[in-house]
Amino acid sequence: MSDSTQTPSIILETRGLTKDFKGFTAIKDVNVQVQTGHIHALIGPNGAGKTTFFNLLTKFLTPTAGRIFYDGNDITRHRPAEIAQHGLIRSFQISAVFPHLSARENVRIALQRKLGVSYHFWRPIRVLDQLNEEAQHLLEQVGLGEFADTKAVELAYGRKRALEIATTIALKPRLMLLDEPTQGMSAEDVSTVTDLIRRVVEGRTVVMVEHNLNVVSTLADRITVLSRGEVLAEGDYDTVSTNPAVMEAYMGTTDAA
Ligand SMILES: Nc1ncnc2c1ncn2[C@@H]1O[C@H](COP(=O)(O)OP(=O)(O)OP(=O)(O)O)[C@@H](O)[C@H]1O
Repeated sequence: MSDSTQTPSIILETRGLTKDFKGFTAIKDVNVQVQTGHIHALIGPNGAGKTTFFNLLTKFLTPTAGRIFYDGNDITRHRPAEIAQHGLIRSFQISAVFPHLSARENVRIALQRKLGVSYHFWRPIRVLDQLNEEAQHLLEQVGLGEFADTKAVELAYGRKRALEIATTIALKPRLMLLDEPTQGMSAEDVSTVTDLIRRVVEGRTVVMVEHNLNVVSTLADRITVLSRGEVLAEGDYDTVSTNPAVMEAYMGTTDAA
């Protein structure tokens, strides 16, 4: 009997990933597989190890044990710049957006970075025009079309996050890592940014840490729940949200709201 079902392709995998901080194990033997094309969310109560795990993926931290594979290659010992070159891109923090440059200039710099050219004022006008056009297109995608000439510093909080997403997409990521994209937002901004993420990441692979369970239920194809540094549950939202161990881990925390 032939099996016509194809094994889904795994773009990112951790095997036995472990991180100790002076004897305290923040991440313990974590095995996670991220499927190409999925939005994969990492959730868990405060102190579960989400940030530590994320920092291991993006190479901000070095694991104590275990391995990370990206596209089948062992990247455990690679430097952040090396993995970025291969399309594993972490969204910038707001502070990394140049505050006194316009939204268009911020996106253009990201596009230039992708091209491997630094910000040269003497570039032929035609090249800049082309980049401006592409920048405008990206800004429109994230709902900032009318704000192209506005300085980043003057944009409202939710729009700054939209700009951050535009600058990340400008780098043409194969795997986008989003660190709490709706953190600190008003309910209105949360729903705008959730819609935005859904729209712009279509067809891309995303790993996101997110506290807001409504956002996770709307966006995520697959969810890994961490608790005390270990994987507590994994599956789609319905599966993990009805898992008794997950419910217990969340009880008494504001996260479950
Ligand atoms: N550099 C460090 N040195 C010592 N302990 C650390 C360090 N970083 C994190 N930890 C500890 O590891 C555990 C996991 O922290 P982490 O920040 O990864 O959790 P989290 O799930 O992201 O939490 P939160 O939801 O509160 O952001 C915590 O107990 C934390 O105190």
